Amino acid sequence: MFITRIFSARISNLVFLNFILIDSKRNDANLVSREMAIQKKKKVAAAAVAAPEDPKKAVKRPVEASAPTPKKKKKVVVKNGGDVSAKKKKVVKKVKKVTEEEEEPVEKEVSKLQLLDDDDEEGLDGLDFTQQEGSDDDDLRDDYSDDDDDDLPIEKKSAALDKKKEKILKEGEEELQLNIANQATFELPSVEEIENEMKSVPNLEIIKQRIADVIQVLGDFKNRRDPAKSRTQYVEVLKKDLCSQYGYNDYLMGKFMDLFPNGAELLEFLEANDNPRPVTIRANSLKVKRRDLAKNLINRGMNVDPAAEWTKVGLVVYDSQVPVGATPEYLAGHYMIQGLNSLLPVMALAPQPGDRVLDMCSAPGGKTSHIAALMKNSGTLFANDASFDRCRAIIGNLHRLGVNNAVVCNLGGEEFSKIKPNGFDRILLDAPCSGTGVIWKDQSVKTSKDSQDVQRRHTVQRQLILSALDSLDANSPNGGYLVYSTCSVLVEENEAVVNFLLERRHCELVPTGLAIGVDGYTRFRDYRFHPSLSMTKRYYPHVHNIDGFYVAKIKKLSNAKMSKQAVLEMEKEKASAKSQKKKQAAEEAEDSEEESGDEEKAQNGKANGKAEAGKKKNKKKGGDDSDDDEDVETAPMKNIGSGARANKKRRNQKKAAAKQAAVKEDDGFNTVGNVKRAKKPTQFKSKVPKRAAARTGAKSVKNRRKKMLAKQQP
Ligand SMILES: C[S@@+](CC[C@H](N)C(=O)[O-])C[C@H]1O[C@@H](n2cnc3c(N)ncnc32)[C@H](O)[C@@H]1O
Repeated sequence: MFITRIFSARISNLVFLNFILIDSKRNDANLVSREMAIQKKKKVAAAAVAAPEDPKKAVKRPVEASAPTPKKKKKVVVKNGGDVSAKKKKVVKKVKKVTEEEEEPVEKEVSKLQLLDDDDEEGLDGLDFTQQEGSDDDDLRDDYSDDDDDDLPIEKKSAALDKKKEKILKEGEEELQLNIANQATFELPSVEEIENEMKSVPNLEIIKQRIADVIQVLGDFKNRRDPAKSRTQYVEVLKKDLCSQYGYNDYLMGKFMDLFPNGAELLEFLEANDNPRPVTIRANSLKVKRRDLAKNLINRGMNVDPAAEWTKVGLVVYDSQVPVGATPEYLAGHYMIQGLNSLLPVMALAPQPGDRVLDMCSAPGGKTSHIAALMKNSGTLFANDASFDRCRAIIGNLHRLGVNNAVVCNLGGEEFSKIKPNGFDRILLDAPCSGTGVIWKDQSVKTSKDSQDVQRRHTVQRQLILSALDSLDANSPNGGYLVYSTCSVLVEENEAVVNFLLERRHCELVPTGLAIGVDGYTRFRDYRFHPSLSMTKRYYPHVHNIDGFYVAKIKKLSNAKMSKQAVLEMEKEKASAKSQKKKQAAEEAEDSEEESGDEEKAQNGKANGKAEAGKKKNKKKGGDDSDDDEDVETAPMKNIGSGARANKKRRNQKKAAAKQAAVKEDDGFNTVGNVKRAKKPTQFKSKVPKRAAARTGAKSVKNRRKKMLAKQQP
């Protein structure tokens, strides 16, 4: 037993030595920027000195945490042999070990709280089960410190280890100084030089260093640039180096450089694309509660925790002794293996029990089954996918998870607007996309995407989003919502598609209701989007430690298949036509009332006989308006039951009276309808009859002509 312990202790010490060596190499390699280098050196130093006292770090980086501090004590124990105080120390250490074991759940709690913390992400990212094994190494080291008595070579190794550590720190410092010195003389190669360099086997260390240098220059361009070189030249060199360092094509790297103009963030994003996200599962609330599932899985040897504060069904799997996709719980449909990002669009959709819901691109059915769970297996859920083969996966998953409110269909999403226009309360369009948010799952994305591919996707996405909106019922009592999502980070597949929809249909963006996420772009390079696009949400692997993702929630406002602008114009036209009609009808009614008023007046006049005529005579003589009012008051319309109509009549009569008064004032008229002809100006009247006058006139003219002709003749 004793020998085994010593042996295992030696192994553990060698592992530790190895780790330091590996870490030193890593340090050398990872000098991306000066700041990063400084931090790393500091981290190594801190880990070496302070980590054993920090239980959180001890869990996350067990090898680092068990730094050599206890070994100094160990030396004392060895020297003092059977010293009583040494024995006491032994007991204390054993008690400490037991309490550490008991405290494990507390550490779990801590790690739960720290789930989205960057440091923790590092720990989770790799899901590196060997790191967990490292904690066993810790235990072994403890055992060794207890029981080791006189093993001098080990003691030497420990001392050597300390020296090594000092050396690493010293080298780090020297390297740092070297980098700083290098910066002053950094010379930017031309793109051609870099291309030539790539033809031979590229030296990744040189490239890495150059990336760091260029990023530094771009960060302080004014002071650090070579005046002979432009910013574009620096950017081009950086792009080339990043492409060869991380294995992307020019197109995609250009897109990412646009998205992350900050060099440090760009590097973080690219690094995150090369690391896996944590394994997460969704508890199927149709069959089990998350708490019960977690208990069952822990009993099976899985290390699980609630995945995040914003989800009640997500669990993160730190490690597992059994395959996560083959436990009895999995086969019984108690959970679905899903990235946390895929919970987000369903949460934004918020389907209600009894709804009519369409999942337009549903295979393999992860989000569909989540929707069914929120609908509590009620209402109707259409699970569609254009790929027949992938539809099989939907059927399998829905069966396993106990979903029984779903209809699986195999159609192009574009068909739905024709088959079932205005037929759904809520629709999820998790669109087919370039997959630029999940590069860690499929590294071929790095080189397979080009502008044509993205353009093709953009076109399909626009067709699908129009079809989805047209399939929604704007008059749905509690719905009319469309959620659009992609696992792409490209603006062309996200904001540009949603903005297109806003321009083409009468709808608006509404808040997603999601607790996390970065606001969508309202302007991006040459693009200018509707301001409400900021209500959409973006997710990045390096920020949220989930797959790159996009979510937008849209409310349909009318079932008309036209743009908001067109709908508004149409409504305006309709309203103005309506008001014109009303006006016309009112005028016609007024005219007819006026006529009937005149008739009634005439009748009244007849009926009232002389008295009425007398009154009129008085008026003519200069009777005042009050008389008119009296007339109105005494008019037969007064007796009509409807007050409104009587009032209208009265108004009309007043108007008629006013007209009459105006007529009176007019010189040409003295009584209504009797035109007083104006006197014609007096003309000269000859006493001679006209015809006779004409004859005489003619004769005299003739005579005068004769006379004149006679005079002219010789
Ligand atoms: C991003 S995946 C959907 C993932 C799914 N929502 C889930 O959570 O499991 C996109 C799906 O769209 C399907 N698809 C591609 N083009 C389509 C189209 N025109 N109509 C309907 N589905 C389509 C693909 O077969 C693919 O399964």
